[in-house]
Amino acid sequence: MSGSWGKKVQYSIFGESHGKGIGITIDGLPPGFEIDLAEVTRELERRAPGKSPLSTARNEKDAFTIWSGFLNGKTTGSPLCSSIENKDQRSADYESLAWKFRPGHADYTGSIKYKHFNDLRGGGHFSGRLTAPLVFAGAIAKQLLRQQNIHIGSHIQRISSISESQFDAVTIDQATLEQLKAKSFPVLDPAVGESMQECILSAKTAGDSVGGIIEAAVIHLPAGLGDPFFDSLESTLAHLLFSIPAVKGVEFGAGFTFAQMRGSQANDAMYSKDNVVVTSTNHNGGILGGISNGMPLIFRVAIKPTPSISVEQDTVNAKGENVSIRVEGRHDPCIVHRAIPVVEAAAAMAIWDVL
Ligand SMILES: Cc1cc2nc3c(=O)[nH]c(=O)nc-3n(C[C@H](O)[C@H](O)[C@H](O)COP(=O)(O)O)c2cc1C
Ligand SMILES: C=C(O[C@@H]1CC(C(=O)O)=C[C@@H](OP(=O)(O)O)[C@H]1O)C(=O)O
Repeated sequence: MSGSWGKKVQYSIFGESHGKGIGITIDGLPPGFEIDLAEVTRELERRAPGKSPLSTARNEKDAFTIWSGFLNGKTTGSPLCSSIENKDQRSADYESLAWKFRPGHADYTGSIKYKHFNDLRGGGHFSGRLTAPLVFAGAIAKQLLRQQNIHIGSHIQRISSISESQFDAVTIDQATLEQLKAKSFPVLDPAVGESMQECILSAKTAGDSVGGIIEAAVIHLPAGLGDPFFDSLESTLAHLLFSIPAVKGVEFGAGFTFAQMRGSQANDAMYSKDNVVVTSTNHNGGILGGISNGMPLIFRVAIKPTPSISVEQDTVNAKGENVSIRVEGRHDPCIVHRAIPVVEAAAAMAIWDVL
């Protein structure tokens, strides 16, 4: 198992979806940093389940307790440990699956790896629920980054086959990112957002699920961040982004569309503006040679359709028998809108570590 990550800051995550609770220990925070706890709560509320028909009905408030490393409103510099109690587990949903491995979930691979000792209830340690502690840590990282005028924001760029415009990779600004943060379904175009929500509800009615793409931007990142060869800025970000359950693709800048461009289209022409080197386009998403170039950092994350669906599918049970499965219970018909604060948190944690 690898429950810890980070070089200059060490993050260590723990818990299971149907156990007593989940949490994270952060080692390496600067002493004397005043954490805005109300803002941490708001970030956790952006991710929390049970708030809308677009999401799982499991009703968790995700209230956190800080056990260490925090005194009189400020970090002490020693490891900061925080936990969130699980309050609304319904483990009977999983017993009724009679230990059939859910296609698309980690039941089979987890059982192989952990010799059938892993907690399968609610996906155990593989559950999307473990992203609540990530959001906690990310909320602190975001506050630390803001001190350096670095801001992170994101929008739902695609749900299934419905998509909206990508960010303008050169002009994306703080006001746009702040407006998105205030929305419960963060899109640039509200009309497209309506269609996306209808698409999610229609999949839910069919007992099915849909996936999509989150596009994120990090602005005012100074040029020169990233440690090639192996700790290129892309590698560090991708490491944390791929740790998020259901993330199956990450691309930076033009990403996979680079394949259809010529060099003359792909290169970002450079010029000097007020003695700062900038580019007139930003196909490279603010990173060259694994190092930030001072332009907005732009990346996209593909999120697969939720695996637990009530459409009948073939699978295998723990005895190795061929069986069919329909997964009932309380599941997200789509993970994308719930993962928005998670993707932002992962990016903030990664960038804070690099800084
Ligand atoms: C915020 C969030 C919520 C999720 N909700 C569900 C869910 O309700 N049901 C489900 O089967 N999977 C859900 N997932 C996805 C599974 O946890 C994930 O697909 C599974 O652990 C297998 O990992 P993989 O998809 O990365 O291979 C969620 C993931 C996230 C990030
Ligand atoms: C609880 C959360 O999401 C859960 C993520 C999840 C999964 O398999 O990833 C499966 C469901 O768990 P349960 O069957 O216990 O309701 C979701 O509700 C959360 O995000 O906080």
